[in-house]
Amino acid sequence: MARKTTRDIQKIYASGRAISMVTCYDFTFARLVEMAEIDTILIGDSLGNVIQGHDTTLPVEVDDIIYHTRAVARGNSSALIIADMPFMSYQASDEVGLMNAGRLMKEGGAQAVKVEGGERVAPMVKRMVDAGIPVVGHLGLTPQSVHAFGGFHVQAREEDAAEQLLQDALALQAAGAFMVVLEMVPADLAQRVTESLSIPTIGIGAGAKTSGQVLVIYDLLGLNTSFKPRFLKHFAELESVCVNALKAYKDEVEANSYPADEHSF
Ligand SMILES: Nc1nc(=O)c2c([nH]1)NC[C@@H]1CN(c3ccc(C(=O)N[C@@H](CCC(=O)O)C(=O)O)cc3)CN21
Ligand SMILES: CC(C)C(=O)C(=O)O
Ligand SMILES: [Mg+2]
Repeated sequence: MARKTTRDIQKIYASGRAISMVTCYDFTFARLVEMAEIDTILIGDSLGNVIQGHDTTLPVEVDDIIYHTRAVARGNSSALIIADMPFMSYQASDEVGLMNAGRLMKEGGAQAVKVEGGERVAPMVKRMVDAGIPVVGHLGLTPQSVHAFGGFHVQAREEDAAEQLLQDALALQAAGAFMVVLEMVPADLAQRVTESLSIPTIGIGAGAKTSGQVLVIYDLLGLNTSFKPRFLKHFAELESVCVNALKAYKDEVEANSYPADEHSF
């Protein structure tokens, strides 16, 4: 199967079928994502949390995203691959943003990049799109601004902020973004934004009326039971599956019952 393109995503959106997205960071999980026929992969800067163990996404470097994007691209040949632009890879100037987006495409092998922000980043988004780089926007709880928000809370609950978010989404669309992630916003606002746009929205904590959904792969697989935001559903409980397997291995090693003859040469 050929790799999905931004046009394929547009076609899925036009057909009315919801778009599936997961984050993914390595070859082994990228293979599983291909077997599950997920439409699109985000190499999220959430790797700062789930791969690197930081409290926020702020320490993540462009080189980290490139390294993980390369590994994912080798394991999955069917999903559209989107690389997240990390904190300070595009905030200081549009030129720096363009160069870093180019690196994610050239060195990482991404087909698209994602940036946090609305009207403020729209001129840069336009320049990226003009340069042939497909761009995804990200509004609502934009985790690179966690210290400005003062925590990971639902955004745009007040009418003024909701109106601003809608304007931000329209600005991203006008700049040429092909998709917009809506994170931790009230479901009725996400629906209003989705109905106001002609490009798909992808929700996380944004209700059921977006054009698709995204979750962090380890979260949805139940690999990290200490993270329990309201929006998260565990589609498996792999933390206990993995710990039980590791305990069984340890027990057999200590009992000298593994390896058995069948595992020996
Ligand atoms: N593993 C992981 N999964 C994610 O979804 C994720 C990351 N890491 N890192 C980057 C951001 C940070 N995200 C977060 C972090 C915390 C909450 C959270 O604590 N939510 C609570 C509080 C809601 C409130 O106070 O308004 C919730 O119940 O949803 C939500 C999203 C989403 N992203
Ligand atoms: C949760 C998604 C949208 C993200 O930006 C990430 O994983 O970094
Ligand atoms: Mg991110």
